[in-house]
Amino acid sequence: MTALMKRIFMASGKYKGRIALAFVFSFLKGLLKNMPIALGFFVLAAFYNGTATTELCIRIGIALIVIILLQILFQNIADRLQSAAGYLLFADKRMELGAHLRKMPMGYFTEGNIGKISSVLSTDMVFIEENCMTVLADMMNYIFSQIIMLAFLFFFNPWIGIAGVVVTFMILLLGRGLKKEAMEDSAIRQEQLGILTDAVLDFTEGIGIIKSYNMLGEKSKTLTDSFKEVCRTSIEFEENHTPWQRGLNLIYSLGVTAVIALSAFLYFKGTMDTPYMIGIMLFVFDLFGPLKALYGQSARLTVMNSCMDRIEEVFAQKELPDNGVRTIPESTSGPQVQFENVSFAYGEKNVLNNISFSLEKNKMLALVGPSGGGKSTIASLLARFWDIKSGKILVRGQDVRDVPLSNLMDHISMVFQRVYLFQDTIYNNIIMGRPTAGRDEVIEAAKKARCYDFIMALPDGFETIVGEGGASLSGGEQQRISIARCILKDALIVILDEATASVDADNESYIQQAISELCKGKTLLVIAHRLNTIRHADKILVISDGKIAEQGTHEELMHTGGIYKHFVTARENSRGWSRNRGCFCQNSSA
Ligand SMILES: Nc1ncnc2c1ncn2[C@@H]1O[C@H](COP(=O)(O)OP(=O)(O)OP(=O)(O)O)[C@@H](O)[C@H]1O
Repeated sequence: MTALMKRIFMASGKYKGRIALAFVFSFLKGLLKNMPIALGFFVLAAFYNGTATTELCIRIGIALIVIILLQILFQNIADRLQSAAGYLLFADKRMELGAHLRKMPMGYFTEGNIGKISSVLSTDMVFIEENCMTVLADMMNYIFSQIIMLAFLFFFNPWIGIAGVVVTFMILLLGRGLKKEAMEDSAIRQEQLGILTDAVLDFTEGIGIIKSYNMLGEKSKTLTDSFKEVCRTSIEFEENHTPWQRGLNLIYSLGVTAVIALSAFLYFKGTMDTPYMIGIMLFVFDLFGPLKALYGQSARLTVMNSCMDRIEEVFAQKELPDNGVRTIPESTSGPQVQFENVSFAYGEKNVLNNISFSLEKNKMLALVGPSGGGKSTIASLLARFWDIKSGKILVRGQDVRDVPLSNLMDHISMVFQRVYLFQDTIYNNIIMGRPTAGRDEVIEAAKKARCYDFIMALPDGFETIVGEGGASLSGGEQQRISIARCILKDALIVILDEATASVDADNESYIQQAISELCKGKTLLVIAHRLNTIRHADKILVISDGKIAEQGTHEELMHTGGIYKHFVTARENSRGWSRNRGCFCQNSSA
């Protein structure tokens, strides 16, 4: 427990002073809480010895009132200091975590960690935020109170003091077992909560697919199983606690009995005076109260501990280094993009080997090839979603690792197949491309992306809030808004993952027009699926098994007569390509 207190205290950064002060006031309050017992004993002793006077009684009465007022005051100050410190501390922690997540490689967000991140940011942080300061202050209180109680016992009689210390040690020993058991259980329970969050996110995000494939029953079962598992682990957590709590209660009772028996023995032996005997009886039933309360908090403490583990685990994930001090030059006579012998692996899995190519200003490079060949990985590496294993990626002659990520992203726009719109107004979704843009520029970008007309047809126009993930707009409309965002950003390099999903003919033609606007005067890296796009590319790289299998223009590759020609000839009547079982194939929907 003290380890947890220390852990939270060490993590409290600039609020350490405030928290320490809150503990001081809690301690003072704890001290005063036991004072009435001491005063009661003095009154008793005075009456017994015949020294009690009206004046003494009035003084003790006034002292009691002062003590109660001070207790209220100290409690108030401690509460204010503690709760504000808890909320301030975790507001900072959330921002710290947000900054940390921004610097994580993209891979971290695709390894089933989304649920964990969500539950760390919500469940874990909220739990600690709401509990830690109160629990910590209570714990300090209980520990101090217990020490004061034992000191009282020694004051009454050293033998009774020793008996109290022995019982306290027995309680602490049993408490260690309780703590160990609870730690393991609460780690499992919090882990299960993370899995549940993942299942809920999966279910809600994929509800469209789930319904269309009639998988409601199957997916609901996964979710229900997850709910049941959380319920089971929570009950187990409580049940595993019960025997330990019962054991502790037994020792408290035996301890109190032992102190009473020993006092009676000493009293009848004549070694203890009556007022002392009565004094002990006054508070003997509260003797181990603070320890009892302390272990009563153990469930909350252990949950807090595993919450801390999970928060620290996310913080411990390695960030993508972002300490570049150079900037991408405004112009260059050389290529805009260069890959020099780039090799890359996802963990142990080798994906790209010795990829080299260059891309000149205002030219279009098309990446084509079988599914899983490594096209998207090449595009992601240019945007530095991951760091490469060996080689170099240069943007205008500058290694992407030597420039700040923000500077790199200022020069790159990305259009993905999967569009994400924020639950915000259409206007705000577009302006995030360049937050300093004026309204006219946003409207202009919307016009160029062919979305102005449908936006104006909506009841609230640009102020229309799009549903979560943009659900209230059609796929094509969402795609065009995301293109407007890129047009507004006006970065010189555009990475475009051409859509393979079939949209209706109107939408498709609008999207193509929007993309043409976006690409005007830009350097393009396109993951190409359409023969039309590929035909017009200045250079085509055929990526297969993580290598460049062929490269050249459409004509050159057709002339060479390799796999590219083989495919084009076989599919020359097709309008587009799609991915299927690791080979180029005709897009049946096109
Ligand atoms: N985040 C990831 N973690 C681990 N492996 C990955 C990850 N992303 C992709 N891969 C693997 O890397 C290889 C290359 O994938 P990539 O998506 O780059 O291929 P691609 O040519 O773009 O395929 P497609 O045309 O199907 O999108 C594949 O074997 C894929 O399974």
